[in-house]
Amino acid sequence: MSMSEQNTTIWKAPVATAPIDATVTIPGSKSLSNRFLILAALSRKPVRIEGLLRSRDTELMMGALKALGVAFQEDATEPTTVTVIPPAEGFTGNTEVFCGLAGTVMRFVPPLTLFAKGPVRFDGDEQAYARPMGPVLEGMRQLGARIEFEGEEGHLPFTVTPPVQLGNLKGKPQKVRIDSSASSQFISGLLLIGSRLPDGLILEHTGVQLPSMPHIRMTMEDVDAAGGHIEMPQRGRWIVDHAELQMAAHVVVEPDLSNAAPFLGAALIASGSVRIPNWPAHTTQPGGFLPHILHRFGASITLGGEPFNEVNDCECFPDDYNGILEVSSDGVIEGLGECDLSAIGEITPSIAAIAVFANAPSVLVGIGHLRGHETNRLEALATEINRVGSDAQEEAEGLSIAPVARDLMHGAVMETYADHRMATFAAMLGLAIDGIEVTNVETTRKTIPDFVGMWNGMLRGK
Ligand SMILES: O=C(O)C1=C[C@@H](OP(=O)(O)O)[C@@H](O)[C@H](O)C1
Ligand SMILES: C=C(OP(=O)(O)O)C(=O)O
Repeated sequence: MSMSEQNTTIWKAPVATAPIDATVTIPGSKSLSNRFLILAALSRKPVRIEGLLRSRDTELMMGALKALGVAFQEDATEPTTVTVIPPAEGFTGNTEVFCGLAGTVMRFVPPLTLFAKGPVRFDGDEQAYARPMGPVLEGMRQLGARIEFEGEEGHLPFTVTPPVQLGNLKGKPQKVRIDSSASSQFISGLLLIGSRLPDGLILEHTGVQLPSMPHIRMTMEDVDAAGGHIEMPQRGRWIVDHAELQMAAHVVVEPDLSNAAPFLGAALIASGSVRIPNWPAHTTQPGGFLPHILHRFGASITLGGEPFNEVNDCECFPDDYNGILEVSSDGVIEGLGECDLSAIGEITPSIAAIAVFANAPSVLVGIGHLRGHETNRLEALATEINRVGSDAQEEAEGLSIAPVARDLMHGAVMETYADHRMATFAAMLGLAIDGIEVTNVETTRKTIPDFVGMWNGMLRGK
């Protein structure tokens, strides 16, 4: 039984009865927040993070780091401003970490325990036991750690015993080879700690596919900004120099652009305009590709009042530019045809929701690894799309969606599988299909503190 089946709450998704005209402020990025928390924990001096996401995944990260001896000071009036105080004496051992269902916690925190003073046990939601963990733990094993699994090999729960001696005493970087086809987070987790290894790290990916490259580039950029140096001389090979990391004393988190996707998609499904403030013209977030995808669907896009430049990826804006992104649509949605989403897999549920209302087929490819996300997202999306009378088929490496007239689709109680993005996906369908009810909409708290409030606010035209 999935967690969402145990939870019987039902939310009636509101139908959009008029074109939308709304400005929506999006909370901080999950991926940047959790990287900043890790890199601050690896620094020597305190780091003040502004715009930190406060949601289940970041609370789990803060809980995990607390267990390892990191302290946090929350601003008295602004909970999204938090000062991280790294442990003066290194990471604590003989402790436990709870990962919930957060990929960034279960893949980024275990590598920190290479430097812990004793064994650390990791556990999570029962649903998290299905998520792949093997390659990052294999990387740690190659660095000298011992891993004991309580259940299935390569899965939570497990205990890490750190190596007695880190480094190979020959003054050469440690070499690690893993297959990261199932998740980019295995690579990111090891890149985040590579600088602290006595001689640095050479990391090689042995598989054929490598999903979510923007997230790996995000890791490289964030480590570099903290005083480290990572090079990728070729795709699938990274050289991390040894360095003492220190983040800037004060950093600001960008809004979560992937979480902007359901709101921007609403402008297409219901017609109208949605504006997102503080949209960075240059970003390592995969959501940076959203304007291009929404343009392909037929939307008009402006950034800071200027037509969004499709060709040169916004080179017309200075590096630190952020302004209002506006997405407008007359409600006519083009099919995407074949569209490779391997780089931006986490946005697939929102893209699929828009594709349901398109006038031609969309074939979303390069996303086989979504079977190891919060739930098997390819199966879940196909099931839920077909449940409302539309037409989707799960493919070996993706999902195809064929057009069905809006009046042939019908209301239903939609399952969300304890997956925040399946809940926002169901809300998107509910804008244009009468009678959609969503189970366990609270699961959106994984990365959005108040999704229902924001959704209703958007429909009120705030
Ligand atoms: O590094 C990150 O912050 C993430 C990487 C991606 O993981 P996968 O490569 O497993 O898809 C993404 O889907 C996830 O939401 C966040
Ligand atoms: C895949 C996702 O999350 P996680 O960080 O738990 O892997 C996601 O948010 O879409």
